[in-house]
Amino acid sequence: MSATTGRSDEVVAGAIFRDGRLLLAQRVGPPELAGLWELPGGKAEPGESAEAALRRELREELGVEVAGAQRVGAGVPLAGGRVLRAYRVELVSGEPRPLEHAALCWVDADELERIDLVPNDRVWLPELRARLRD
Ligand SMILES: Nc1nc2c([nH]c(=O)n2[C@H]2C[C@H](O)[C@@H](COP(=O)(O)OP(=O)(O)OP(=O)(O)O)O2)c(=O)[nH]1
Repeated sequence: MSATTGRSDEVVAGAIFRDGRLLLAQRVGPPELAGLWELPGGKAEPGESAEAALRRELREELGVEVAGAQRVGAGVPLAGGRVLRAYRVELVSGEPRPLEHAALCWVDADELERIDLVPNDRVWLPELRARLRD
């Protein structure tokens, strides 16, 4: 993607909070990430906003409708030139189901500390923890 379209080279990851818990999803692959937990999401398409990418990815992966996109923490450069960014999103409708993940879970602040996160996602721990302890 060219520099003029900027933020389309993005992997968006959605943080959904409910009742003092954060939704995590367990990856099925690639082998080095299989079994680890992440914020559900995926690659934005060229020209797609982060909010639209989150709506599309979370519909595909969880079968839910979400709205909003409020940045959480720092961006993480990925191999291949993309940047991984986390966004808080609001659950509008539907109950999340693991349509493309091995499993889903809702964690509180203590469980978030102990769960095996995808290594890149650890950078967001302080902000995620703070939100869970609000
Ligand atoms: N979705 C997601 N991807 C993450 C997180 N942390 C992290 O390092 N990644 C990496 C793993 C992958 O290299 C990349 C996104 O991959 P993905 O498999 O979710 O993307 P996608 O849904 O668009 O999948 P595909 O079409 O390429 O199969 O970002 C995270 O919290 N959520």
